[in-house]
Amino acid sequence: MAFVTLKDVLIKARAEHYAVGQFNINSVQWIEAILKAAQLNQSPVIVAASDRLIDFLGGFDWIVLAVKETMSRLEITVPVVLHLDHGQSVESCLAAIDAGFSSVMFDGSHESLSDNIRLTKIVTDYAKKNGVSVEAEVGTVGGNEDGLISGIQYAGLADCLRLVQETGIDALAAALGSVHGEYVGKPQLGFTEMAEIAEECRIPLVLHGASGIPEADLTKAIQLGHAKININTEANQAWFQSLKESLASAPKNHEPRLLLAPATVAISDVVSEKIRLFGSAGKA
Ligand SMILES: O=C(CO)COP(=O)(O)O
Ligand SMILES: O=CCC(=O)O
Ligand SMILES: [Zn+2]
Repeated sequence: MAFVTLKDVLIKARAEHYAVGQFNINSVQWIEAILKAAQLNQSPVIVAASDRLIDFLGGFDWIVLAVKETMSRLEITVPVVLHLDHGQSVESCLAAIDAGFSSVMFDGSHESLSDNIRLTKIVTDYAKKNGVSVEAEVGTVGGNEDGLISGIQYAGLADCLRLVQETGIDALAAALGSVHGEYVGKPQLGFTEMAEIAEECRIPLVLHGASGIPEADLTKAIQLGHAKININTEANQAWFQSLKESLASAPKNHEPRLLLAPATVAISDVVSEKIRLFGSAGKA
């Protein structure tokens, strides 16, 4: 089955007030875990590869092949978007499109607004010719480095409007206080700005750094126009916990499959839980 685009799944999600989960892959294990959970819950799903991990994951062509092959082997029938997460350059986005990704994010959040717009537009022009969707970011999602949260920059409405109107993107990541990785303290999401940006920009919003955000805040973000929610850290934590338990319970076992198979189930369980929380179960 072919991949679908963000547009194919997010317009309906936004209209019906649910969100489609983006789940990042960190090895081939994640592909199977995510697809199984989506199929089990009859949910559309966004399988994402972060640009910074492309080489580690085996390269663009290999990722496309691996996801397609896994979909076919597991007889996956739900809609699947294959998305480049945090594309760091125009070149990476074009390479992902050429390899067969159905969606890309150009992350120009560290550029000036005018450069962000200019570079995003190069990506959207190329993507549109190839039937691929594009996400872009305004403001900066924070990061947790050695227990210190830094780098949060809230998106402003005027900048969001310009990026949307001047580039024709399909989804907007407006950074509003979320953080990649673990939170220190309670997340401070800017709900007032969120409501305004969603209303004025009229395209589906994307919430990055959703691991660790309380359920009530996620539900509110969905009600206010978030149709795509990104999860990575919580799935990795579940994988890590399972691996530690496997190592502790059989310290002499050195067979990777025996150590890692339970971790695949742990990832799947997190994905299922998020799918149900986001309201996309049964929406395939
Ligand atoms: O935003 C993300 C991927 O782009 C995921 O963020 P978390 O790792 O905080 O879940
Ligand atoms: O978590 C998402 C982003 C990344 O892994 O680079
Ligand atoms: Zn992100």
